[in-house]
Amino acid sequence: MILEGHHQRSITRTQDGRGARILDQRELPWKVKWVELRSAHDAEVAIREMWTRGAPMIGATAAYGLAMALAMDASDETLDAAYTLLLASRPTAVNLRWALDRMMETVRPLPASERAEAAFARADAICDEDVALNKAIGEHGLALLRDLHAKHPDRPLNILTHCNAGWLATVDYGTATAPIYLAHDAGIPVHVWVDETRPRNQGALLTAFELSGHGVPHTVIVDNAGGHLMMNGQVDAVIVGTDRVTANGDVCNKIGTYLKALAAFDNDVPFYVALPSPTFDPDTPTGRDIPIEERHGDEVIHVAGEGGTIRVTGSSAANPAFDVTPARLVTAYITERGVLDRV
Ligand SMILES: CSC[C@H]1O[C@H](OP(=O)(O)O)[C@H](O)[C@@H]1O
Repeated sequence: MILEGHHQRSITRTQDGRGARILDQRELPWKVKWVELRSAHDAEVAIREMWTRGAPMIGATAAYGLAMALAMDASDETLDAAYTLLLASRPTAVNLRWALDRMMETVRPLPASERAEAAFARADAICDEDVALNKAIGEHGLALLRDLHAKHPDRPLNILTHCNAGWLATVDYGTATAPIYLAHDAGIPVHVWVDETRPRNQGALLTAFELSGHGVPHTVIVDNAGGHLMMNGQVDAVIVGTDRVTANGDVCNKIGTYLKALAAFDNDVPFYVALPSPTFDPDTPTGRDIPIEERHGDEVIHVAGEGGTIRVTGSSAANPAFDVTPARLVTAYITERGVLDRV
């Protein structure tokens, strides 16, 4: 059950403490379906098939997946096999490796008898940290939105966002949506243009669901409408999430983000990227070095709707799931440390 009007934790331990409970986001907004993961294999499938998605959520799910593997068998062989399996589930969000590496730091030095409990505790801590980081992003972003609204106090602040970087993509609050939730709760009138975000429609299906639940005014638009709205002065700022920011500040995010950044740059609309520090990858020099996930073309030629999917063409399709926005197009990064010109 979703607590109407509230963001909430999108991953928790199961009641017996030996599994993880997530929402099957493929069913949203039509059905609120919580599912229990019981193994590293379950977690890998849930990540790869996007039952759950979003960079921090991918990391959190993998962390519990490693703990579940150790609950069954805490040997080095199982530990290494689970790490390899989970790391290969999706290539682009750096949070996956970040979370798995921190799990390994915790459990590798321990005797087998202590590993499972320590692993679940570290996975819990990764989730708690994500919530705190995102709330801090929200607070810094709130100050930014308050300043932006002061420029047009006579009307709502119009924010455009792409994909879903909300509480469904994180453990809670979201990254790009955290400032929006806090601004709304603080009484600042905001309106959100929600890119539907083809082909998986994370915006139309998930961000719209979140904003509706929180009572935030919003309008779903086709991905190609953003530039038109910006050119007509209908967008005060763009805020997006990210799956990886490289050492030079390049931003990898859902496919289509780069085009939004180009339109924002051309229309002098500030373009903000919200990220917690685990999404920053100093070991990858530039955006050209990021592995871009190529998902199956069937996701493009089928459209998911209430009651199933329909096929829109018999032709084959290409389906790069992410693109890279050069740092030069980013106005600022909204982080838990503040709004920064560079991360
Ligand atoms: C806060 S991370 C959200 C980020 O993840 C999404 O990708 P996907 O839905 O494929 O996991 C998208 O890039 C969002 O901006």
